[in-house]
Amino acid sequence: MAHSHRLTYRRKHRNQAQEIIDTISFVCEDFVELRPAMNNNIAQFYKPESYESMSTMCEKYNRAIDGIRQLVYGETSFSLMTQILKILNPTPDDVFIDLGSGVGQAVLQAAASTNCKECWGIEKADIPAKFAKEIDKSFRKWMKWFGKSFCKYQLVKGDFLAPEYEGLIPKCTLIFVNNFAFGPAVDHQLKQIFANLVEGAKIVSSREFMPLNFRISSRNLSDIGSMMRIEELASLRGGVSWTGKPVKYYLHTVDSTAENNQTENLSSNGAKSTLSNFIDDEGV
Ligand SMILES: CC(=O)NCCCCNc1ncnc2c1ncn2[C@@H]1O[C@H](CN(CCCNC(=O)Nc2ccc(C(C)(C)C)cc2)C(C)C)[C@@H](O)[C@H]1O
Repeated sequence: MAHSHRLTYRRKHRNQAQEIIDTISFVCEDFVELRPAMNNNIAQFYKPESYESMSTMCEKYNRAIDGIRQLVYGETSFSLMTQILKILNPTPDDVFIDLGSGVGQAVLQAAASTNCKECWGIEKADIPAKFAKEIDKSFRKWMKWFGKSFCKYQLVKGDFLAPEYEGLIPKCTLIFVNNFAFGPAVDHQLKQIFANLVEGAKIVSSREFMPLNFRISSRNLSDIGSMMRIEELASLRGGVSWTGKPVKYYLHTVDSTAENNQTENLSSNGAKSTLSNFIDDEGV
């Protein structure tokens, strides 16, 4: 009895050890830079039945992975996105979109770590859009391999300012846009698109779409500042740019009551508040 028990025990562990070796072999297929660290052909060096041999192999693999991760400055975006998604806590009513999604890493992170109804990424440049197709396939393969579920998502090639996305962006309720380097022209065009967002929709950006101290005046009623609240997200721990400088992010929430509050001030104090607004706006 003991003998057969030992056999099944060894066979069970052998299978698990073999699965670890298979997984590392698959990763080495995708990441050639890992192979030298794993003595190029992993299977011949390690004995699945020996705990020491397997733990040495796992330590060597983990060290090699850490080495590669340090090279990727996108790590900051990953930890930042993790924290921001935790704050926003998406629900199955939310539709996530990354405007200018590159190879799609932020979309995949949202798809893998939230329960949004669906996640979108729009990328206009050929090369990242082409990589996005490969990464999309690889993501689906790995998620299947580890039996992980993820949101319905789509990485599309196109210009998010183009008319064909006029029906898509207004349906989104969690809009991520790393617009730091967009400039006023693109930001202005995005504000026109954001004017059609639904109540409660959120925009998270690396540059604000309205001043932090926005106050409605008779001259800026049509500005999206009149339909949104803005908060500066505390520059989050770990959220540093590759220069190491803490960086700031902005959470805009579509909130029609924001307009009423401001308008009430205008109407309740009558001319005085209009005049004081006028003075504030003119910055005199
Ligand atoms: C009129 C005019 O000037 N037109 C030209 C400008 C066209 C604008 N339309 C665009 N459409 C589609 N894709 C375009 C267009 N503009 C440029 N991109 C692409 O954005 C990609 C770069 N992306 C990042 C890709 C990875 N995704 C992220 O890093 N997402 C992300 C989002 C938010 C955050 C926080 C929460 C921190 C705010 C963090 C990360 C940003 C910087 C814009 C590049 O691959 C560009 O090709």
